[in-house]
Amino acid sequence: MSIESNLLKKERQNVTFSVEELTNVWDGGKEDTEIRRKVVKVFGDDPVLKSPPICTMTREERYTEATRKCVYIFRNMLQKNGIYPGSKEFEHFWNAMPIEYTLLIHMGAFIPCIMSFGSEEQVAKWLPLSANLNIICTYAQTELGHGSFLRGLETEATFDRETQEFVINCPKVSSMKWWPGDMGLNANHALVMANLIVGGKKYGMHPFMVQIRDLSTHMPLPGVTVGDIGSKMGFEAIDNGFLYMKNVRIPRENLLNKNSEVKPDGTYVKKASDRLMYGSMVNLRVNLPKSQAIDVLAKACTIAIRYSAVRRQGLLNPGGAEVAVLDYTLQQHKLIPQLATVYATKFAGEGIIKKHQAFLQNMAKGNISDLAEIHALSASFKASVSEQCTEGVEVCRRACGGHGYSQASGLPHLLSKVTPTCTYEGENTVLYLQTARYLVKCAKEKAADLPESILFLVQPIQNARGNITSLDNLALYFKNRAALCVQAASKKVNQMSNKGLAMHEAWDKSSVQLVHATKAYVIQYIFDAFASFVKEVKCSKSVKEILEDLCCLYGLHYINNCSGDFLKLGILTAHHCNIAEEAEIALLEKLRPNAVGIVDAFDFTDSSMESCLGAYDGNVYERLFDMAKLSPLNKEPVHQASYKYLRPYLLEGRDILEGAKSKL
Ligand SMILES: CCCCCCCCCCCCCCCC(=O)SCCNC(=O)CCNC(=O)[C@H](O)C(C)(C)COP(=O)(O)OP(=O)(O)OC[C@H]1O[C@@H](n2cnc3c(N)ncnc32)[C@H](O)[C@@H]1OP(=O)(O)O
Ligand SMILES: Cc1cc2nc3c(=O)[nH]c(=O)nc-3n(C[C@H](O)[C@H](O)[C@H](O)COP(=O)(O)OP(=O)(O)OC[C@H]3O[C@@H](n4cnc5c(N)ncnc54)[C@H](O)[C@@H]3O)c2cc1C
Repeated sequence: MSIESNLLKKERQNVTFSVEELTNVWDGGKEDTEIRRKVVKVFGDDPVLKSPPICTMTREERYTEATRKCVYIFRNMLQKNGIYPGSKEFEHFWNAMPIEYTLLIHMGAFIPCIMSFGSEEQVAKWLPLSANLNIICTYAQTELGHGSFLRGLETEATFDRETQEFVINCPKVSSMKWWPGDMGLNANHALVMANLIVGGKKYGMHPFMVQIRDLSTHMPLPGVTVGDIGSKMGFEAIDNGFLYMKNVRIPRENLLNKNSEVKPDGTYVKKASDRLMYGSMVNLRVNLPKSQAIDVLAKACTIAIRYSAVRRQGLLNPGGAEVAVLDYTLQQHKLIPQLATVYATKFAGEGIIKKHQAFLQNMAKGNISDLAEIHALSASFKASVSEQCTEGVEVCRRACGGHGYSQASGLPHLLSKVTPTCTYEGENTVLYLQTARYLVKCAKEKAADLPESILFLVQPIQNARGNITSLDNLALYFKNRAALCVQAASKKVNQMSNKGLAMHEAWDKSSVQLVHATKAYVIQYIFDAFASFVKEVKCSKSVKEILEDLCCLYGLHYINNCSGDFLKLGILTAHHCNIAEEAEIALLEKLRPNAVGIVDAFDFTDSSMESCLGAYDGNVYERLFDMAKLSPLNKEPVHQASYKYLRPYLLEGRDILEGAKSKL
């Protein structure tokens, strides 16, 4: 056993709680852990899912491998193993997916969309075809020229009454669809968001099913120009695409018509609120943070903490032995708060998923009264979590020094996976501003008209009592801060407007404060949800203590990072801030011996991380060397390029050196 493996073994011997029990809490119960492990095992044992490490493959190989595996998973493997949508097994299936996958938009965005936009007959037609991969469909909303401002989308669907068809056109280069996943190479259909035009009148954005490739040859259909947009910062296996449509005709029935319809005579019938057109985005904003951001940060923490426990560099005591870098207070200050973020966002996110499910049940009965609240909550939650996790993964990557820059660490891949979560499904600033709109409105309402989650905005500010670092008091500081920030931002909008600025100008001039206030609102939500979870969870004292410490650390770390805000608003004094700073450092020291145990409790398999630094056995140096040997550049002892271009000068060098030798 290597020295490094031994070090991790010792770390595990010192853990003061049951790792298995924390895993159960993380998964949502013992039974869930068993189900997840079963699913992970099925995937892990399947030889069809084996492929070379992604850092040794070209983009084309990565796309090909990911598509091969995903077709197998979705077409054969899930059915063979009884993993169906809606089952517990399916909930854990993201955890078991290969490190790179395609068909994500088809399965994760298109299928939920067809269910929310399609009539019963349309769902009956398109759902089985897509579930069986008989068609592959992308979600084509964003255009080259517009992504955020959806009223600016330019693609048109004009009703031709004579032929009972819609004619789809992208009038300009800027109107072509750009970015949708699975669109460049795999999709033969696209759910196109286009402006509906009937009899010359524009009705705004509507969803249309458009066939883009021939079903037998897979060639683009007439009028369709489609392809891959090229290499990106990450997601290299996915064929994000462009789609340029000129006079593409589709039958009238291909307008997804659960919410609105065009009758054969051209009559436009609106059946539900326009807002439901945005429902698919709410659905993804609620559901994607866990698999695309929180789990990604959890993996980065696993890698960085295991590595920091075996990486020895420098001395803490003069003349003593070299220490693991995790023993430095500053390394703990970088990494342990990231663990707290993982826990806080995961448990707060579960609350939002439940709220959303309740909303969907009400919606099925025709009640959409909670739409504004769930939109505001999901938009700011997605924005905040994606931001926190992206920052966290980068902190973990840098905390691994030089090796964190190597693809072999697995960290660059995680960073490139998490960073676009700040952009897709709504650019974060745009989402914060959506929530700000809701908060400013709520701040003017009477308490009786507000949902519980937002009541604190209009209630009197309460004073903290007793231990200033108790979870109750921390929750209170966050609430007070959010309420005061929203009031300040609303006041600024009013002041600007009273000065004679038009509302949109007043809004823009106040947008820095508005986004700040929204961030304060969502952090109070996350902290409150995590603190409530910690209070209520049934578990042993030792596991509870870990969770309480993580919760307290999450709050303190945040407060210490923006203490100016708490001081400015009069919520904390300088004395309180000093106590908070010392309390955070004390918590880091307390959590340090359990850090490896806490990341072990995430229970990630080595293959799900593909990291030489984060493997369970801690054998980092052998793994790094083995991975380097697999580099395609090392295939031959002499690389053609270096030989070809350097050879003349090397030969000159040889002659000079040999001449010098003969003169000696
Ligand atoms: C199933 C399991 C999955 C598991 C996990 C899968 C993983 C799967 C990984 C995915 C991997 C990559 C997936 C990328 C996929 C894309 O990126 S698809 C493209 C996504 N694009 C976007 O999100 C566009 C973002 N832009 C927006 O949302 C814009 O802010 C808006 C809302 C459209 C424009 O704002 P605006 O001009 O103010 O809007 P307007 O049309 O005037 O409407 C405003 C009113 O509607 C309301 N409203 C706006 N949006 C909404 C909404 N969403 N809901 C309700 N009301 C709304 C406003 O609150 C406002 O209400 P009032 O204040 O008037 O009462
Ligand atoms: C990996 C990836 C996958 C994607 N997958 C899909 C997909 O499957 N389907 C799909 O349709 N799209 C997809 N997209 C597109 C994505 O949804 C858009 O990129 C996103 O909505 C942001 O829009 P944008 O690119 O137009 O940014 P822009 O809106 O142009 O943003 C540029 C800057 O302008 C700022 N800005 C914009 N509006 C405002 C405002 N009102 N106030 C203040 N600042 C503002 C933004 O904050 C940002 O800083 C994907 C994108 C990525 C990166």
